[in-house]
Amino acid sequence: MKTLIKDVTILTMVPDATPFQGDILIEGSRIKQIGDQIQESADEVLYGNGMVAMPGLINAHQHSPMSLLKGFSDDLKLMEWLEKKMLPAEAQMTPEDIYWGAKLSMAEMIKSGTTAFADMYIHMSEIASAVKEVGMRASLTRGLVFMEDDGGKRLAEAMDLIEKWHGTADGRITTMFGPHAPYTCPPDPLKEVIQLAENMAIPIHIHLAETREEMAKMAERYHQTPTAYLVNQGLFDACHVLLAHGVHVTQRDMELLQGMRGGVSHNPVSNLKLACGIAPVFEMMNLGITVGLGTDGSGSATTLDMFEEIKAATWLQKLNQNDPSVLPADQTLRMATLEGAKLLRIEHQVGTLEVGKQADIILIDMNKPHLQPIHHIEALLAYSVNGADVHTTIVNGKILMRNRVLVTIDEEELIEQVKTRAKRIVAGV
Ligand SMILES: CSC[C@H]1O[C@@H](n2cnc3c(O)ncnc32)[C@H](O)[C@@H]1O
Ligand SMILES: [Zn+2]
Repeated sequence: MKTLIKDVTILTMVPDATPFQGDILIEGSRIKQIGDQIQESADEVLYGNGMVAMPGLINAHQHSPMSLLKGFSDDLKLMEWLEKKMLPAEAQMTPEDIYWGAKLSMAEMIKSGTTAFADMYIHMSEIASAVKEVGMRASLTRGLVFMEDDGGKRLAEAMDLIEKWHGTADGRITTMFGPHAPYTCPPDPLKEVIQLAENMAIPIHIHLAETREEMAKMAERYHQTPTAYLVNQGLFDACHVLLAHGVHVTQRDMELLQGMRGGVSHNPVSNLKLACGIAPVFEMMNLGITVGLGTDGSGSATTLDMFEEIKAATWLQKLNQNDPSVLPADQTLRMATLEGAKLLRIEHQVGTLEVGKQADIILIDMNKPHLQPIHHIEALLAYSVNGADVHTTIVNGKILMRNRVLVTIDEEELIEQVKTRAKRIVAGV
């Protein structure tokens, strides 16, 4: 199968490259050629006039089925929200609910330009089946909370996910181990997971230092910051680690993280809405720590539109540093693409538009009043575009949305399913 995108403004996101007008030829799952006036017959030609082609966005931290809980419980502190609302609601979810909730998130992600995501939840084989069917790219993690007594069963489920799904769906699905957070993972089970991850060369995805309450809890329990606690368990010794949040990291913590494999998913909208604080993104980047962007679950963020995260990330750092030159448009767009790909350990496959890479491409329609005139494309993409401006979404060479119509998801059926399921779930809380 060959797809030719003709006469489009191409933003490769390769560092230091500038946008240019040209064509992109996709053959099978990969980018075959990028250039001017490509003369090759194709099965489908997409006319990119007035559009920008850029790498699909990468959501580096998500809990996809939580879209079923979007708008159910807002304006609470994290622990109250989690313990009194989310956990009881999650206890009502069936595996089928998880499947439909994940699909609901995927519909929203595809429609707002996200092509890959990192997900941590329960009943992960349901999510894997949905990802395989829908055609997105995902890094899937069975979340592990060890404060209760069936941690062994959960770890067995994590192993099962990795053994059955890692590298499947034409390489679109990868997996990670998911100890949930420092405050839900005591030293012994955490060390066991780290050992497994190291032996199997599988990365680890974990929440870190999200709230002041977490800092206080870890100080009381272990007399350490959450970051120092993870360092002392050996987390960073041999593993690629995806850290979600990293809001409350001290200067010393950041120095401990320097040189780590992996990096931090910054989730600014969720942090803002739950009043968690402002992550020291600028400082972490200055120390060479990779920082990507995520939404967190839409149970907290209430949106999966990565263009909102891009705006929130740049504005927060400008304000925090009292300097509008901090996190300029191109750097923030890179966080949502190439840096995110590094966090998911898929930067050799996606994150930039380059010949030989997998074709995860979005087309953004700039023929709109709020996107004209075009002085600097990157500035419009970072500060003016929103998810609804995405016209076409391609993953692994396959079109998942064409002219805003989903190709692999029946939107009507999806909405019917999630309405009744969401109502039943929250009725039990
Ligand atoms: C055991 S699966 C993952 C688990 O994480 C919960 N969760 C969702 N958002 C957050 C957050 O911001 N911090 C910590 N934990 C979160 C989710 O409800 C699942 O139970
Ligand atoms: Zn989270």
